[in-house]
Amino acid sequence: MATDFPPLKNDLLLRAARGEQTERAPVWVMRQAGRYLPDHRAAEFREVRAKHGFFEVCRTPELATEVTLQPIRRYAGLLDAAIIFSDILVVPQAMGMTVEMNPGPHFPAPLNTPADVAKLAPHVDVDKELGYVFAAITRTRRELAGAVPLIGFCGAPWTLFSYMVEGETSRSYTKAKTWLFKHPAESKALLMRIADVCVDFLVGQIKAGAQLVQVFDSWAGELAPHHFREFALPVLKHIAASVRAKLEAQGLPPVPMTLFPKGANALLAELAEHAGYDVIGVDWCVELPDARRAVGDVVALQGNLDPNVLYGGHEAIEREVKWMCERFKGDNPPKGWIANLGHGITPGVDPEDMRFFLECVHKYSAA
Ligand SMILES: Cc1c2[nH]c(c1CCC(=O)O)Cc1[nH]c(c(CCC(=O)O)c1C)Cc1[nH]c(c(CCC(=O)O)c1C)Cc1[nH]c(c(C)c1CCC(=O)O)C2
Repeated sequence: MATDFPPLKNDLLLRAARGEQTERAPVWVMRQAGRYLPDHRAAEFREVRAKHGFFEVCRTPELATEVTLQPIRRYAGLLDAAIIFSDILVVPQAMGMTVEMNPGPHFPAPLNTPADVAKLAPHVDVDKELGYVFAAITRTRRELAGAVPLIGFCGAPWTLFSYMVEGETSRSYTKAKTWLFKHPAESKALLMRIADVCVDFLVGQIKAGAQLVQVFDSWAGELAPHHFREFALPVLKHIAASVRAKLEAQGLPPVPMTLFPKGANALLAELAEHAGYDVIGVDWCVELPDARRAVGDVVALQGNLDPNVLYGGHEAIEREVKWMCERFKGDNPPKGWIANLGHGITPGVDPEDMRFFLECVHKYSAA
Protein backbone atom coordinates (compact mmCIF):
# COMPACT_ATOMS: atom_id res chain seq x y z
CA MET A 1 0.00 0.00 0.00
CA ALA A 2 1.57 3.25 -1.12
CA THR A 3 1.05 6.16 1.25
CA ASP A 4 2.66 9.52 2.03
CA PHE A 5 1.36 11.26 -1.05
CA PRO A 6 1.33 15.06 -1.20
CA PRO A 7 -2.07 16.55 -0.22
CA LEU A 8 -4.60 17.00 -3.03
CA LYS A 9 -5.03 20.63 -4.08
CA ASN A 10 -7.90 20.17 -6.54
CA ASP A 11 -10.66 17.81 -5.38
CA LEU A 12 -13.39 18.93 -7.82
CA LEU A 13 -13.45 15.52 -9.52
CA LEU A 14 -13.85 13.59 -6.28
CA ARG A 15 -16.54 15.94 -4.98
CA ALA A 16 -18.53 15.73 -8.20
CA ALA A 17 -18.11 11.92 -8.23
CA ARG A 18 -19.70 11.82 -4.76
CA GLY A 19 -22.67 13.72 -6.15
CA GLU A 20 -21.78 17.05 -4.54
CA GLN A 21 -22.32 20.50 -5.93
CA THR A 22 -19.16 22.11 -7.33
CA GLU A 23 -18.38 25.71 -8.25
CA ARG A 24 -17.87 24.53 -11.83
CA ALA A 25 -17.83 21.12 -13.46
CA PRO A 26 -14.50 19.26 -13.21
CA VAL A 27 -13.29 18.30 -16.67
CA TRP A 28 -10.97 15.67 -18.10
CA VAL A 29 -10.99 13.83 -21.40
CA MET A 30 -11.02 10.09 -22.04
CA ARG A 31 -7.79 9.17 -23.86
CA GLN A 32 -6.27 12.51 -22.93
CA ALA A 33 -2.84 10.87 -22.65
CA GLY A 34 -1.31 10.35 -26.02
CA ARG A 35 -3.99 9.53 -28.54
CA TYR A 36 -4.26 12.91 -30.25
CA LEU A 37 -0.78 14.07 -29.25
CA PRO A 38 1.00 12.22 -32.10
CA ASP A 39 -0.17 15.29 -33.98
CA HIS A 40 2.77 17.28 -35.39
CA ARG A 41 1.53 20.26 -33.37
CA ALA A 42 2.33 18.39 -30.13
CA ALA A 43 5.81 16.95 -30.26
CA GLU A 44 6.10 15.66 -26.68
CA PHE A 45 4.20 12.38 -27.15
CA ARG A 46 5.68 11.75 -30.61
CA GLU A 47 9.14 12.02 -29.16
CA VAL A 48 8.46 9.25 -26.64
CA ARG A 49 6.63 7.01 -29.15
CA ALA A 50 9.35 7.44 -31.82
CA LYS A 51 11.78 5.69 -29.49
CA HIS A 52 9.49 3.22 -27.66
CA GLY A 53 6.75 0.75 -28.59
CA PHE A 54 3.25 1.26 -27.22
CA PHE A 55 3.32 -1.54 -24.62
CA GLU A 56 6.92 -0.69 -23.80
CA VAL A 57 5.69 2.74 -22.67
CA CYS A 58 2.94 1.07 -20.62
CA ARG A 59 5.45 -1.30 -19.00
CA THR A 60 8.09 1.30 -18.14
CA PRO A 61 6.90 3.36 -15.16
CA GLU A 62 9.15 6.35 -15.95
CA LEU A 63 7.73 6.56 -19.49
CA ALA A 64 4.12 5.90 -18.46
CA THR A 65 4.42 8.67 -15.87
CA GLU A 66 5.96 11.07 -18.37
CA VAL A 67 3.16 10.48 -20.89
CA THR A 68 0.45 10.72 -18.22
CA LEU A 69 1.81 14.08 -17.11
CA GLN A 70 2.16 15.58 -20.61
CA PRO A 71 -1.46 16.75 -20.90
CA ILE A 72 -1.41 17.92 -17.26
CA ARG A 73 1.58 20.15 -18.02
CA ARG A 74 0.30 21.28 -21.41
CA TYR A 75 -3.13 22.22 -20.04
CA ALA A 76 -1.99 23.33 -16.59
CA GLY A 77 -4.91 24.62 -14.53
CA LEU A 78 -7.45 23.43 -17.12
CA LEU A 79 -7.58 19.65 -16.52
CA ASP A 80 -9.04 18.39 -13.26
CA ALA A 81 -7.73 14.81 -13.44
CA ALA A 82 -4.90 12.70 -14.79
CA ILE A 83 -5.54 9.17 -16.13
CA ILE A 84 -2.73 6.68 -15.98
CA PHE A 85 -1.23 5.82 -19.37
CA SER A 86 -1.95 2.16 -20.02
CA ASP A 87 -4.49 0.19 -22.04
CA ILE A 88 -7.49 -2.01 -21.35
CA LEU A 89 -5.71 -4.83 -23.21
CA VAL A 90 -3.06 -5.34 -20.53
CA VAL A 91 -5.62 -7.63 -18.81
CA PRO A 92 -5.78 -10.15 -21.70
CA GLN A 93 -1.97 -10.01 -21.72
CA ALA A 94 -1.90 -10.80 -18.00
CA MET A 95 -4.22 -13.74 -18.70
CA GLY A 96 -1.64 -15.16 -21.07
CA MET A 97 -2.64 -13.76 -24.47
CA THR A 98 -0.32 -12.03 -26.92
CA VAL A 99 -1.55 -8.56 -27.91
CA GLU A 100 0.20 -6.36 -30.46
CA MET A 101 -0.57 -2.73 -31.26
CA ASN A 102 0.11 -2.04 -34.93
CA PRO A 103 -1.43 0.56 -34.91
CA GLY A 104 -4.71 -0.97 -33.62
CA PRO A 105 -4.95 -4.02 -31.34
CA HIS A 106 -4.11 -7.41 -32.87
CA PHE A 107 -4.24 -10.82 -31.16
CA PRO A 108 -2.28 -13.38 -33.22
CA ALA A 109 -4.13 -16.23 -31.42
CA PRO A 110 -7.66 -15.13 -30.43
CA LEU A 111 -10.04 -17.44 -28.53
CA ASN A 112 -11.78 -19.11 -31.48
CA THR A 113 -13.71 -21.69 -29.48
CA PRO A 114 -14.30 -22.44 -25.78
CA ALA A 115 -11.55 -25.08 -26.02
CA ASP A 116 -9.04 -22.23 -26.46
CA VAL A 117 -9.77 -21.03 -22.92
CA ALA A 118 -7.47 -23.83 -21.74
CA LYS A 119 -4.60 -21.78 -23.20
CA LEU A 120 -5.20 -18.97 -20.69
CA ALA A 121 -3.19 -18.84 -17.49
CA PRO A 122 -5.07 -20.88 -14.86
CA HIS A 123 -4.35 -18.27 -12.18
CA VAL A 124 -3.32 -14.65 -12.66
CA ASP A 125 -1.01 -13.08 -10.10
CA VAL A 126 -1.73 -9.39 -10.79
CA ASP A 127 1.23 -8.16 -8.74
CA LYS A 128 3.53 -10.19 -10.94
CA GLU A 129 1.80 -9.61 -14.28
CA LEU A 130 0.57 -6.03 -13.84
CA GLY A 131 2.83 -4.70 -11.10
CA TYR A 132 4.28 -2.32 -13.68
CA VAL A 133 0.92 -0.48 -13.76
CA PHE A 134 0.93 -0.22 -9.96
CA ALA A 135 4.48 1.13 -10.02
CA ALA A 136 3.53 3.68 -12.69
CA ILE A 137 0.54 4.81 -10.61
CA THR A 138 2.58 5.31 -7.43
CA ARG A 139 5.26 7.19 -9.33
CA THR A 140 2.73 9.37 -11.16
CA ARG A 141 0.83 10.17 -7.98
CA ARG A 142 4.08 11.40 -6.40
CA GLU A 143 5.03 13.48 -9.43
CA LEU A 144 1.57 15.00 -9.68
CA ALA A 145 2.29 16.45 -6.24
CA GLY A 146 -1.42 16.77 -5.50
CA ALA A 147 -2.15 19.00 -8.51
CA VAL A 148 -5.10 16.83 -9.63
CA PRO A 149 -6.40 13.36 -8.70
CA LEU A 150 -5.14 10.30 -10.59
CA ILE A 151 -7.62 7.95 -12.29
CA GLY A 152 -6.94 4.22 -12.68
CA PHE A 153 -8.94 2.02 -15.05
CA CYS A 154 -9.63 -1.33 -16.61
CA GLY A 155 -11.75 -2.65 -19.47
CA ALA A 156 -15.11 -4.22 -18.64
CA PRO A 157 -15.42 -7.98 -19.11
CA TRP A 158 -17.74 -7.81 -22.14
CA THR A 159 -15.47 -5.33 -23.96
CA LEU A 160 -12.34 -7.38 -23.15
CA PHE A 161 -14.13 -10.62 -24.09
CA SER A 162 -14.93 -9.09 -27.52
CA TYR A 163 -11.26 -8.31 -28.13
CA MET A 164 -10.11 -11.72 -26.90
CA VAL A 165 -12.54 -13.53 -29.18
CA GLU A 166 -12.50 -11.21 -32.21
CA GLY A 167 -8.75 -10.59 -32.04
CA GLU A 168 -9.14 -6.96 -33.10
CA THR A 169 -11.59 -4.04 -33.01
CA SER A 170 -14.71 -5.40 -34.67
CA ARG A 171 -17.52 -3.77 -36.63
CA SER A 172 -20.08 -6.53 -36.24
CA TYR A 173 -19.04 -8.49 -33.13
CA THR A 174 -20.06 -11.65 -35.00
CA LYS A 175 -17.49 -13.92 -33.36
CA ALA A 176 -18.04 -12.57 -29.84
CA LYS A 177 -21.83 -12.86 -30.23
CA THR A 178 -21.55 -16.33 -31.70
CA TRP A 179 -19.92 -17.29 -28.40
CA LEU A 180 -22.71 -15.67 -26.38
CA PHE A 181 -25.50 -17.38 -28.29
CA LYS A 182 -23.89 -20.73 -29.05
CA HIS A 183 -21.91 -21.17 -25.82
CA PRO A 184 -23.71 -19.11 -23.15
CA ALA A 185 -22.38 -21.05 -20.15
CA GLU A 186 -18.78 -20.97 -21.38
CA SER A 187 -19.17 -17.27 -22.21
CA LYS A 188 -20.40 -16.49 -18.71
CA ALA A 189 -17.55 -18.47 -17.18
CA LEU A 190 -14.99 -16.60 -19.27
CA LEU A 191 -16.62 -13.23 -18.48
CA MET A 192 -16.41 -14.05 -14.76
CA ARG A 193 -12.78 -15.10 -15.09
CA ILE A 194 -11.98 -11.76 -16.72
CA ALA A 195 -13.99 -9.96 -14.00
CA ASP A 196 -11.95 -11.60 -11.24
CA VAL A 197 -8.73 -10.34 -12.80
CA CYS A 198 -10.31 -6.86 -13.11
CA VAL A 199 -11.17 -6.91 -9.39
CA ASP A 200 -7.60 -7.63 -8.31
CA PHE A 201 -6.27 -5.20 -10.89
CA LEU A 202 -8.48 -2.34 -9.66
CA VAL A 203 -7.76 -3.06 -5.98
CA GLY A 204 -4.03 -3.06 -6.80
CA GLN A 205 -4.36 0.27 -8.62
CA ILE A 206 -6.21 1.82 -5.68
CA LYS A 207 -3.60 0.51 -3.23
CA ALA A 208 -0.90 1.97 -5.48
CA GLY A 209 -2.52 5.41 -5.34
CA ALA A 210 -5.41 5.65 -7.85
CA GLN A 211 -8.01 8.06 -6.42
CA LEU A 212 -10.91 7.04 -8.67
CA VAL A 213 -11.22 4.06 -10.99
CA GLN A 214 -13.14 3.78 -14.25
CA VAL A 215 -14.39 0.63 -15.96
CA PHE A 216 -14.55 1.09 -19.76
CA ASP A 217 -17.38 -0.92 -21.31
CA SER A 218 -16.79 0.62 -24.72
CA TRP A 219 -18.90 -1.95 -26.59
CA ALA A 220 -21.82 -2.10 -24.12
CA GLY A 221 -24.14 -0.57 -26.71
CA GLU A 222 -23.58 -3.47 -29.11
CA LEU A 223 -25.71 -5.75 -26.96
CA ALA A 224 -29.52 -5.82 -26.87
CA PRO A 225 -30.65 -4.69 -23.41
CA HIS A 226 -31.74 -8.18 -22.37
CA HIS A 227 -28.41 -9.63 -23.52
CA PHE A 228 -26.53 -6.90 -21.66
CA ARG A 229 -28.56 -7.80 -18.58
CA GLU A 230 -27.77 -11.47 -18.99
CA PHE A 231 -24.06 -11.34 -19.87
CA ALA A 232 -22.51 -7.95 -19.07
CA LEU A 233 -24.37 -6.61 -16.04
CA PRO A 234 -23.73 -9.47 -13.57
CA VAL A 235 -19.96 -9.24 -14.02
CA LEU A 236 -20.01 -5.43 -13.75
CA LYS A 237 -21.90 -5.77 -10.46
CA HIS A 238 -19.42 -8.39 -9.31
CA ILE A 239 -16.53 -6.00 -9.99
CA ALA A 240 -18.05 -3.06 -8.08
CA ALA A 241 -19.11 -5.16 -5.10
CA SER A 242 -15.89 -7.17 -4.88
CA VAL A 243 -13.59 -4.14 -5.15
CA ARG A 244 -15.44 -2.48 -2.28
CA ALA A 245 -15.48 -5.67 -0.20
CA LYS A 246 -11.76 -6.31 -0.71
CA LEU A 247 -10.84 -2.75 0.24
CA GLU A 248 -13.00 -2.94 3.34
CA ALA A 249 -11.54 -6.30 4.35
CA GLN A 250 -8.10 -4.71 4.19
CA GLY A 251 -9.21 -1.69 6.22
CA LEU A 252 -8.86 0.65 3.23
CA PRO A 253 -11.27 3.49 2.37
CA PRO A 254 -13.32 3.14 -0.82
CA VAL A 255 -12.68 5.36 -3.86
CA PRO A 256 -15.36 6.47 -6.33
CA MET A 257 -15.96 4.03 -9.18
CA THR A 258 -17.11 5.09 -12.64
CA LEU A 259 -18.80 2.85 -15.17
CA PHE A 260 -18.67 3.94 -18.82
CA PRO A 261 -21.24 1.71 -20.55
CA LYS A 262 -20.93 3.35 -23.95
CA GLY A 263 -24.14 3.21 -25.95
CA ALA A 264 -26.19 1.43 -23.28
CA ASN A 265 -28.45 4.45 -22.88
CA ALA A 266 -31.62 2.38 -22.65
CA LEU A 267 -30.29 0.88 -19.42
CA LEU A 268 -29.23 4.02 -17.54
CA ALA A 269 -31.87 3.78 -14.82
CA GLU A 270 -31.15 0.12 -14.21
CA LEU A 271 -27.40 0.62 -14.18
CA ALA A 272 -27.63 3.52 -11.73
CA GLU A 273 -29.81 1.47 -9.42
CA HIS A 274 -28.19 -1.95 -9.62
CA ALA A 275 -24.66 -1.90 -11.02
CA GLY A 276 -23.07 -0.44 -7.88
CA TYR A 277 -21.01 2.43 -9.35
CA ASP A 278 -20.84 6.05 -8.13
CA VAL A 279 -20.60 7.64 -11.58
CA ILE A 280 -22.08 6.64 -14.93
CA GLY A 281 -20.39 7.95 -18.08
CA VAL A 282 -22.70 8.66 -20.99
CA ASP A 283 -22.14 9.19 -24.69
CA TRP A 284 -23.69 11.97 -26.81
CA CYS A 285 -26.70 9.95 -27.97
CA VAL A 286 -28.60 10.83 -24.81
CA GLU A 287 -29.15 14.38 -23.59
CA LEU A 288 -27.75 15.01 -20.11
CA PRO A 289 -31.07 16.21 -18.63
CA ASP A 290 -32.71 12.98 -19.84
CA ALA A 291 -29.84 10.94 -18.43
CA ARG A 292 -30.29 12.77 -15.11
CA ARG A 293 -34.02 12.03 -15.10
CA ALA A 294 -33.24 8.36 -15.77
CA VAL A 295 -30.64 7.95 -13.03
CA GLY A 296 -32.21 10.28 -10.45
CA ASP A 297 -29.86 11.35 -7.67
CA VAL A 298 -28.38 7.88 -7.22
CA VAL A 299 -25.20 8.47 -9.24
CA ALA A 300 -23.10 11.28 -10.66
CA LEU A 301 -22.90 11.64 -14.44
CA GLN A 302 -19.90 12.03 -16.72
CA GLY A 303 -19.87 13.23 -20.31
CA ASN A 304 -20.96 13.79 -22.99
CA LEU A 305 -19.90 16.05 -25.87
CA ASP A 306 -19.59 14.32 -29.24
CA PRO A 307 -15.76 14.12 -29.69
CA ASN A 308 -16.20 15.17 -33.32
CA VAL A 309 -17.32 18.62 -32.19
CA LEU A 310 -13.60 19.24 -31.58
CA TYR A 311 -13.09 19.19 -35.36
CA GLY A 312 -15.67 21.96 -35.81
CA GLY A 313 -13.52 24.97 -34.90
CA HIS A 314 -13.93 27.46 -32.05
CA GLU A 315 -17.40 28.65 -32.95
CA ALA A 316 -18.87 25.14 -32.93
CA ILE A 317 -16.97 24.11 -29.79
CA GLU A 318 -18.16 27.15 -27.85
CA ARG A 319 -21.76 26.82 -29.03
CA GLU A 320 -21.93 23.10 -28.20
CA VAL A 321 -20.25 23.36 -24.78
CA LYS A 322 -22.49 26.30 -23.85
CA TRP A 323 -25.57 24.36 -24.92
CA MET A 324 -24.52 21.25 -22.99
CA CYS A 325 -23.85 23.27 -19.82
CA GLU A 326 -26.96 25.42 -19.99
CA ARG A 327 -29.36 22.61 -20.86
CA PHE A 328 -28.01 20.47 -18.06
CA LYS A 329 -27.67 22.81 -15.13
CA GLY A 330 -29.61 25.97 -15.98
CA ASP A 331 -28.46 28.79 -13.70
CA ASN A 332 -27.50 26.45 -10.87
CA PRO A 333 -24.01 25.39 -9.89
CA PRO A 334 -23.35 21.93 -11.34
CA LYS A 335 -24.16 19.01 -9.05
CA GLY A 336 -22.73 15.54 -9.51
CA TRP A 337 -21.45 16.24 -13.02
CA ILE A 338 -18.01 15.55 -14.47
CA ALA A 339 -17.70 17.20 -17.86
CA ASN A 340 -16.03 15.03 -20.51
CA LEU A 341 -16.41 13.94 -24.10
CA GLY A 342 -18.90 11.14 -24.77
CA HIS A 343 -16.04 8.84 -25.87
CA GLY A 344 -12.26 9.17 -26.22
CA ILE A 345 -10.71 12.13 -27.96
CA THR A 346 -9.86 11.16 -31.53
CA PRO A 347 -6.58 11.39 -33.43
CA GLY A 348 -5.96 14.55 -35.40
CA VAL A 349 -7.71 16.99 -33.07
CA ASP A 350 -5.72 20.23 -32.91
CA PRO A 351 -4.29 20.39 -29.35
CA GLU A 352 -5.27 24.08 -29.25
CA ASP A 353 -8.90 23.13 -29.94
CA MET A 354 -8.71 20.70 -27.02
CA ARG A 355 -7.49 23.65 -24.91
CA PHE A 356 -10.38 25.79 -26.12
CA PHE A 357 -12.84 23.01 -25.20
CA LEU A 358 -11.46 22.93 -21.64
CA GLU A 359 -11.63 26.73 -21.37
CA CYS A 360 -15.25 26.70 -22.53
CA VAL A 361 -16.19 24.12 -19.88
CA HIS A 362 -14.59 26.29 -17.20
CA LYS A 363 -16.49 29.31 -18.45
CA TYR A 364 -19.95 27.87 -19.09
CA SER A 365 -20.22 25.28 -16.33
CA ALA A 366 -19.67 27.84 -13.55
CA ALA A 367 -22.75 28.95 -11.67
C1 LIG B 1 -11.30 0.16 -26.53
C2 LIG B 1 -10.12 0.68 -25.75
C3 LIG B 1 -8.75 0.39 -26.01
N1 LIG B 1 -8.01 1.06 -25.06
C4 LIG B 1 -8.85 1.77 -24.23
C5 LIG B 1 -10.18 1.50 -24.62
C6 LIG B 1 -11.41 2.01 -23.90
C7 LIG B 1 -11.73 3.40 -24.23
C8 LIG B 1 -12.32 3.62 -25.60
O1 LIG B 1 -13.33 2.99 -25.90
O2 LIG B 1 -11.77 4.47 -26.31
C9 LIG B 1 -8.49 2.58 -23.07
C10 LIG B 1 -7.25 3.39 -23.11
N2 LIG B 1 -6.21 3.36 -23.99
C11 LIG B 1 -5.27 4.26 -23.64
C12 LIG B 1 -5.68 4.87 -22.43
C13 LIG B 1 -4.75 5.79 -21.66
C14 LIG B 1 -5.21 6.78 -20.81
C15 LIG B 1 -6.01 7.89 -21.45
O3 LIG B 1 -5.40 8.82 -21.95
O4 LIG B 1 -7.26 7.85 -21.37
C16 LIG B 1 -6.95 4.37 -22.11
C17 LIG B 1 -7.89 4.72 -20.97
C18 LIG B 1 -4.01 4.55 -24.35
C19 LIG B 1 -3.90 4.23 -25.78
N3 LIG B 1 -4.28 3.07 -26.42
C20 LIG B 1 -3.96 3.11 -27.74
C21 LIG B 1 -3.32 4.37 -27.98
C22 LIG B 1 -2.80 4.81 -29.38
C23 LIG B 1 -1.52 5.14 -29.45
C24 LIG B 1 -0.17 4.78 -29.76
O5 LIG B 1 0.09 3.94 -30.63
O6 LIG B 1 0.66 5.41 -29.10
C25 LIG B 1 -3.27 5.06 -26.77
C26 LIG B 1 -2.66 6.39 -26.49
C27 LIG B 1 -4.17 2.05 -28.73
C28 LIG B 1 -5.48 1.37 -28.71
N4 LIG B 1 -6.04 0.73 -27.63
C29 LIG B 1 -7.28 0.24 -27.98
C30 LIG B 1 -7.50 0.54 -29.35
C31 LIG B 1 -8.76 0.20 -30.11
C32 LIG B 1 -6.35 1.22 -29.82
C33 LIG B 1 -6.05 1.64 -31.25
C34 LIG B 1 -5.89 3.02 -31.48
C35 LIG B 1 -6.76 4.01 -30.78
O7 LIG B 1 -7.96 3.77 -30.71
O8 LIG B 1 -6.24 5.02 -30.30
C36 LIG B 1 -8.19 -0.50 -27.06
